[in-house]
Amino acid sequence: MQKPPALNDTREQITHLDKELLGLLAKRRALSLDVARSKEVDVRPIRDTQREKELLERLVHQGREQGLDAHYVISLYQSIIEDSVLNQQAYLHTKANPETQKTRYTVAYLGARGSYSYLAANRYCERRQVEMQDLGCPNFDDIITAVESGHADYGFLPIENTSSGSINEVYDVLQHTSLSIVGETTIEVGHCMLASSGSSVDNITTLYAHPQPISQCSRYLSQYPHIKLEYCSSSAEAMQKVIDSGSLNVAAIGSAEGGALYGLSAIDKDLANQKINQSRFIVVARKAVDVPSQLPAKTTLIMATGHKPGALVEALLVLKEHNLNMSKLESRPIPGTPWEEMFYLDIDGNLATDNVQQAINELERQTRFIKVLGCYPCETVKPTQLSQSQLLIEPDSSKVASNQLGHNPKHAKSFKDKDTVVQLGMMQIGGAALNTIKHLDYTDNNTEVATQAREAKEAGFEAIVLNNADLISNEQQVSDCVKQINLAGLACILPVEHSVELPVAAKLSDGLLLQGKSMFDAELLNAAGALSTPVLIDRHNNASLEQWLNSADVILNQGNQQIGLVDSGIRGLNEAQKLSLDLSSLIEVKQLTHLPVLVNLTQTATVETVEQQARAIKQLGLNGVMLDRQQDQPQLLQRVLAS
Ligand SMILES: C=C(O[C@@H]1C=C(C(=O)O)C=C[C@H]1O)C(=O)O
Repeated sequence: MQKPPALNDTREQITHLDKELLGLLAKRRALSLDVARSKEVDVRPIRDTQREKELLERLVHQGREQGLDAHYVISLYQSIIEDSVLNQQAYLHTKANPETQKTRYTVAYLGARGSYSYLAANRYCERRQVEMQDLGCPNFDDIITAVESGHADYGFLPIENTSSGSINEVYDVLQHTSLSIVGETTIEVGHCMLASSGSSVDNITTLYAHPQPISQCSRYLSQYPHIKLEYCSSSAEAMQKVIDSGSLNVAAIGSAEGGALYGLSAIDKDLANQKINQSRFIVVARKAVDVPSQLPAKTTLIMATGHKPGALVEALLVLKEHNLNMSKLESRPIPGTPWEEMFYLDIDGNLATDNVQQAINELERQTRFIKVLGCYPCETVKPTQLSQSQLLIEPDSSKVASNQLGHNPKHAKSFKDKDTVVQLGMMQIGGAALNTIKHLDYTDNNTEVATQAREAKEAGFEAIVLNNADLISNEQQVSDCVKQINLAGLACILPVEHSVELPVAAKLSDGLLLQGKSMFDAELLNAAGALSTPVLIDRHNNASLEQWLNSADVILNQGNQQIGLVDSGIRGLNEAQKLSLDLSSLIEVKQLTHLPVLVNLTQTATVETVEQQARAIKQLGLNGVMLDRQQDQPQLLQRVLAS
């Protein structure tokens, strides 16, 4: 194998490339803001899912050409587009509310630096390119007070989590506040076990954490019943307690990012019960905001319905009548009035629109209490997906063709010191000698097969390709036929066109011949790659040299290294034969690959030209020929082999 380049050099190149990638992403972000400016003028919606679909479709196609799979390209671009949409929204929202255009926001949040609320607030300010002055608070009431009194511009309150559901305490403080909801933001909550460096999970006897992370990681924690749980008012307090203890036996639950602020290491990660663990925060301020019509808006309201049966249903029917979708409904007890409930509703809609206004007017008539808590831009960017047919922009061959030449492919001459020799039963393909294989049609007459096989052996052939055998419904008879061929001293090759035939063919024969379109069938190639039976890949008469070699790579990449290439000719202009010998490709392929190359002359040669074609193949240093019954004239092989 070739010596790889020095690790440091390669890493330096990757570092350089990553810097360039970041530069390009920053440029893309800036362009997306220009798009937002145009949309501001034309009053067009920020989100354009049709454009996103077209863009993804094109990128999947272009990615494939460069060997990048569709999954990778799509997930990468879904994050890029989410960032682009949220930046455009933040830009237009700030423009529509000039009082929010500041260089610094004072933000009240739960806990101290490093808590999840701190990370959410930080993300919100970064997106608006505003400096954050942080004001950590010990509880939700203090956050509300800090904003109401003007000590803070904004308050951040966690409202729900994908693992543990709604955060009731926050709903309760919202009942009595004069503040408005002006925004929302969602962050990924990656719970880690954080401890001083040098510690490990086995050492931990005490764990500090906020009740929310403890409930979100219950399954993980049940593995360690001996660990004593100490409840804290925030994740930041939990981290501080670990620092104060100076002990290697205590840990906190928090984010790796937050832990780093305290110099703590993540000694275990991904502790949450749910793989996707996200928290949504609402942002509260003294003054309500306007949401430009181009942005998706949410309106949150609270209401108490009357006591009569069906009161809530009637209220919800009002939303239905105005074609409004309710994305969330929560109920909380009303303090001092047992058994009465306050309902919290999130409606997909802008408070400035007629249908939301009319719905609220009607609800005012029906309910005992109703208050709009705020209207704000919805920050959930549902990723645009491509349909199955959009993903398959090209025939299956694209999957194979995507494995471009030039990425140190396994078929390449430079990949191995020596040429591959395929051991196909008793025959070795790929040595100095010209291998000779004969095509035979399957028959269930064993005596006939035995005779033909003996004759072929005497004429100098080493293997037989047994054509037209029905492997699926005639397995036993095909097996008997193969035995006759082997008994005559010949290897037996079975052609395969479909995945279902593969296991039987592999069991019965010495080697497989993938024919027709099967070289484009990624599923079949991958399955053949998992076998240890030798595989010969027949070049489709429309396939390029690159596609043929890429098919070989798909098999090689799965583990099966016993691969040979068979060329049966390509569609040409010569009408006398069905196919033409592609001599230039044959010369090239021998230079490119260490794999043995055989030529099937059954469709490229007539009885008159077969001897010359066979000689040319020998001259080119190719490894073998396949002939059919007509071409198998007495002494032909001997003449070719002796030449
Ligand atoms: C940038 C645009 O706005 C949004 C973001 C897109 C992107 O980042 O590629 C594409 C379509 C829109 O949803 C645009 O409309 O072109």
